[in-house]
Amino acid sequence: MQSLPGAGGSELPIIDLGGVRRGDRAAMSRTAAAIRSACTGVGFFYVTHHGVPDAVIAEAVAQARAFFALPLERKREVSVNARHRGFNALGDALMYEAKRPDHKEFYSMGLELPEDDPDVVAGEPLRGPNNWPKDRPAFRAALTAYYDAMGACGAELLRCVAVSLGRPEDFFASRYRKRLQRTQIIYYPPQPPELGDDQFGVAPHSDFGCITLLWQDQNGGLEVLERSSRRWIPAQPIPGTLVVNVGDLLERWTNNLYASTPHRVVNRSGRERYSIATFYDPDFKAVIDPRDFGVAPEDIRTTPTTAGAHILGRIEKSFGYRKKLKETA
Ligand SMILES: O=C(O)CCC(=O)C(=O)O
Ligand SMILES: [Fe+2]
Repeated sequence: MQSLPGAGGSELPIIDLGGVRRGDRAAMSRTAAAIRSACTGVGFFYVTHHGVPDAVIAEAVAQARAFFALPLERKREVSVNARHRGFNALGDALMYEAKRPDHKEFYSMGLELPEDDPDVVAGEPLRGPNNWPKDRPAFRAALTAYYDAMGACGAELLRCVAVSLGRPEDFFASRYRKRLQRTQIIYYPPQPPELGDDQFGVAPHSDFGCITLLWQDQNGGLEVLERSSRRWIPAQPIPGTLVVNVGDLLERWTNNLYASTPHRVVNRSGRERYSIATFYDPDFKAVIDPRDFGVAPEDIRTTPTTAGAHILGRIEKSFGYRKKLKETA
C-alpha cells in the first residue's frame, strides 16, 4: 500500500515512515524504493508516522496565528534581515518571472548560532542568531521545538533518500553538521477573486534546496505540476501527514534523476490559510557533486557548486528586500 499513488484519495504517493523510525530493516528497503519511485516521478509525496508530535505542530501553528494577527508595525519590528531571518510583509517575495509578488506574509528562522560562532565571525552568509520578537518567549520556544522536530524528521527522511540512491544510510549526516535548515511560518490571507488569475499565494516555482517538509492546514490551495500530463494536481490536505518534495539542489546533486517539481499556492478557500515550510538543506560548504551517486564525470550536466552558493544565489533572486538591503548598506 505504502507507495501506491491514489492511496487515501490523493494523486500523490503516501509513504509511511513508521517502520524506518522503529529501526525495521525490511521497512528501510521498502521505504527507500517508495521514495525513489516518488522522487524520479512526480517529485512530491506525503509522509505518515513522521514522528513530529501533534502538540509540537499545534503549538507552532497557534503561535504563528497569534504572530500574524499582530498589527503590521509590530511585525515590522522583526523585519527580515540580511541573514534571511524575520518577517516578510505582503509583496516581499517575487518568484521568478511572476507578474505579481506573492500574496502571503511569512516569518523565517534558521539554525540558531551565536555571534561568536566561528562561521558567523567569518561572515558565512545566512548564519547567526534568529530575529526573535522581543516580548514573545512562547513564540520562540514553539518555533524552536518545531524546528528541531522537523530537523529530526528531515534526517530520518534523508537516511531513506541515501539508501534510495544506493548510498549508506549515513551519507547525508556528514553534510548536515551545521545545516542550512530554514523554517518559515506562512500566512495566506483569503484571496479576493478580483485579484485575477495571475495572482498567487506563491507563484509557480521549484524549491531551492534538497528537500522540503510542509505542514499545511485544512484549507487546501497547494498544487503540483505533473510533468507527464502538464496538469496542476492538488496536494489536498491529509490530516496527520507532511507533504515532502525534492528541491533544485537535490535534483542537481542527482544529475536530474530526482525531480524538483514546480508547484504553486492559491488560497481560494475564502478563509485564512496557514502553512509551515521547512527547507531541510545541507551545510553551507557542502559540495554538491553528482559523482557521489555514481554519475560518470562526462555525464554531469551542471557545474559543481556548494549548497550555500546555490541557496544564497536563489534567495538573492527571489526576495526584493535583498535589493533594498544592498542599497542601504
Ligand atoms: O504553503 C504551501 O503550501 C507551500 C509553500 C511553498 O511552496 C514554499 O514556500 O516554497
Ligand atoms: Fe515551494
